[in-house]
Amino acid sequence: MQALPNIFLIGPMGTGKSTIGRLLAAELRRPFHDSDHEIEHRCGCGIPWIFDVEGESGFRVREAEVIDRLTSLEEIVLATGGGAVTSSTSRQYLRERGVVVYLSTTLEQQLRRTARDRNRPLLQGTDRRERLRQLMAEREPLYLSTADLVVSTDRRSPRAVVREIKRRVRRLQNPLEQDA
Ligand SMILES: Nc1ncnc2c1ncn2[C@@H]1O[C@H](COP(=O)(O)OP(=O)(O)OP(=O)(O)O)[C@@H](O)[C@H]1O
Ligand SMILES: O=C(O)C1=C[C@@H](O)[C@@H](O)[C@H](O)C1
Ligand SMILES: [Mg+2]
Repeated sequence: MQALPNIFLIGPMGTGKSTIGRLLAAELRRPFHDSDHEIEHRCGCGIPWIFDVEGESGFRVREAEVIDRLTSLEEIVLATGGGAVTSSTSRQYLRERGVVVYLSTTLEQQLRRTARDRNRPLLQGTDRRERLRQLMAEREPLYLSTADLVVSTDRRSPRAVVREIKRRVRRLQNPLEQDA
């Protein structure tokens, strides 16, 4: 069977990119990377600190550098941050260097899954529902135009989502292959 290419997960906050990415990488026995964690690791500080001190634009510069570096690796699973697709260069690298999977979910699930979070500055001190809706309106065209596959994570366990990603990436690689 052909080796699977890089798999890059994109999608909005709370859709499960980090959770599903880690599980998918473990099942495929591949290195897992998370651009948000890599940004924090390189900086030695948290995402809220970067937003406070450098603003969102400073964070985006760091994020684009990290996406370039991580997408240059091979045979990895990468979970990106929710806003990674706002950079046209990052979109290009994601598309050229692997299979891009857009993990989608409903606004209600996003609200539930980000409810207790303090690490997502764009959702602090604001009407989260309205903010998530607005971000989605701006970014959904970017998710859709960057993705090779769209996979829903709504009302499904992370394991079920991982199974579907594996099956559909294999099918994309070899359209004639039968499902097991
Ligand atoms: N399929 C799922 N079903 C139920 N809960 C889930 C599912 N996937 C993720 N979660 C939960 O939702 C929360 C957010 O998930 P996660 O951090 O993986 O999202 P993310 O897409 O990486 O968000 P961000 O863009 O902010 O990094 C976590 O508490 C996680 O346990
Ligand atoms: O949607 C966004 O813009 C963000 C999502 C998170 O993953 C982090 O990258 C950060 O909080 C910004
Ligand atoms: Mg994440």
